[in-house]
Amino acid sequence: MEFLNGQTPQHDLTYNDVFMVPSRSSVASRLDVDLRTPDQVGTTIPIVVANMTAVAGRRMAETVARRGGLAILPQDVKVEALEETITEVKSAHPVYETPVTVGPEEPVAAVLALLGKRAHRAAVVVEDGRPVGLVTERDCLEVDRFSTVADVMRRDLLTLPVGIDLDEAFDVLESKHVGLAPVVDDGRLAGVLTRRGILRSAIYTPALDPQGRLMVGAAVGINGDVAGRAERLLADGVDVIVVDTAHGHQDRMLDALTAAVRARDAHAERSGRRIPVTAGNVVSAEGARDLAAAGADIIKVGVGPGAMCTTRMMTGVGRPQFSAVLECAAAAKECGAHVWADGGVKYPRDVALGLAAGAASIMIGSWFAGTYESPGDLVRDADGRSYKESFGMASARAVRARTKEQSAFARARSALFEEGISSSRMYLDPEASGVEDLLDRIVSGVRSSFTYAGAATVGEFHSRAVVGLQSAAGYDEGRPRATSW
Ligand SMILES: NC(=O)C1=CN([C@@H]2O[C@H](COP(=O)(O)OP(=O)(O)OC[C@H]3O[C@@H](n4cnc5c(N)ncnc54)[C@H](OP(=O)(O)O)[C@@H]3O)[C@@H](O)[C@H]2O)C=CC1
Ligand SMILES: Nc1nc2c(ncn2[C@@H]2O[C@H](COP(=O)(O)O)[C@@H](O)[C@H]2O)c(=O)[nH]1
Ligand SMILES: [K+]
Repeated sequence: MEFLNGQTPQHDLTYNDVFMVPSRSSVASRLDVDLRTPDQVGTTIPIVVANMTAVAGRRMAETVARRGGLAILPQDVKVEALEETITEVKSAHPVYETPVTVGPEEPVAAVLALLGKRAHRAAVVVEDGRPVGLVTERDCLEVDRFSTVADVMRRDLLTLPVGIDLDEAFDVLESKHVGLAPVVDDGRLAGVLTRRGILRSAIYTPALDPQGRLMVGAAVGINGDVAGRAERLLADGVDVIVVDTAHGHQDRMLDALTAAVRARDAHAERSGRRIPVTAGNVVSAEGARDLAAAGADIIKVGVGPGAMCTTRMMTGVGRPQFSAVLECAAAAKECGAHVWADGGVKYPRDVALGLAAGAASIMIGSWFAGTYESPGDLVRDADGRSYKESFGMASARAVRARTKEQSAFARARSALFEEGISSSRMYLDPEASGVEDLLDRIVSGVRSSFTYAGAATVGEFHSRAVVGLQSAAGYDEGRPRATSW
């Protein structure tokens, strides 16, 4: 990356402080852009879902991996629960979506609660593993709440055979005017295909492990038995280990990272596969170098930009994210390591700018909390708008959950150091309520950024991006106006 006209910034920069200018390009089409990440993880789009309890769970992990990204499961979850999630993600189909399933005798009220769990907003009615009907929200309206699924379900079910050619499946759905159909394998439910999902499968390449299963990562903290937890997660088949703490440039982190790297190396010797280790968070070149020297393949960068994060207000510590990523990415590169830009992403432009600053992938938390796939329940406010509740991983709420097994005194002491919001509402965008809708926007924006820069790959974008500095008025000029001035 270079600054426009050789400018040298006089202060640190946020994503809002910068813009990119187009350069002469020989990349003829946005579809010629390859968004595979250079960090050796194997992701085909540069998006990582942040390890936040309100964001990264099973549904988020499988949905994002199916489109080429990766979710990191949070460290606050019991290892047994994490293992269950990893198994579920690994057994999910790389192309067919996982359906919501209900039994015919279940009450309609129960179905309504489940429909918000998946963007396709339908439940397949299953009896002995075989699909026998379909229920959508419309079927559940204006029926008394004691009605059962069998009373309202549609029985004229269109099914598709497993292995059907996706173009053909699209044509079948189109000709029958249906958006979704269960896929059956010898009569048993194998997944669902939607018209949108089929189109997406033509554009995205799933992030798969060497056994062809969807990828998923998991985080470990810096306290407790780091090596033991890392070993279990590696044995379960995680594709990335993230050693994560607020202040990543501390001795305890370096010890934890060393333990995780040792566990990884032992696993590599046994399995023949070297799993990348990510560590953070830092915002200085020195921090990045120390983590790389301790064995991190990827450095997680960002202190304070997160939407749930109060660190800068509480401590005055942090660093505007664009400059933090720029400096850490340059230092990491010298050490043969990579960077993930973590936090503060609200628009596709921020993803593009994080990549321009040198990141291999961009980590997103809160923006994805407001989607069907995040773990929380869908709630409606007084105006009928749908939202999910989110909270920070250093909030009193998260600290209470994380320290559940400690003494009352230790818990009370930990609670003194709150650096995150305990409750926030992340509204679903009615035009983009599923995480895949957000991925579509991000990926189309970023593909376009690349062609403006004349870059066909992330590596080329790193070297070709030309970035200028702008005032608040410059940023404001770029915003669309839904109504007049
Ligand atoms: N990116 C960001 O800006 C931030 C992210 N977070 C996220 O919140 C989650 C919880 O992280 P964390 O609070 O580190 O909890 P952890 O459970 O990972 O523990 C942090 C450990 O580091 C010690 N420590 C020393 N200095 C600090 C410091 N300034 N801030 C925090 N801990 C410190 C703590 O000791 P002791 O408690 O005795 O001081 C404790 O042993 C993580 O997912 C993290 O990424 C949290 C804050 C900022
Ligand atoms: N200081 C805090 N930072 C937090 C907390 N919870 C999460 N985070 C960080 O934010 C990013 C995600 O950023 P977002 O803008 O996409 O939401 C996450 O990866 C953490 O690094 C918190 O409680 N305090
Ligand atoms: K913030």
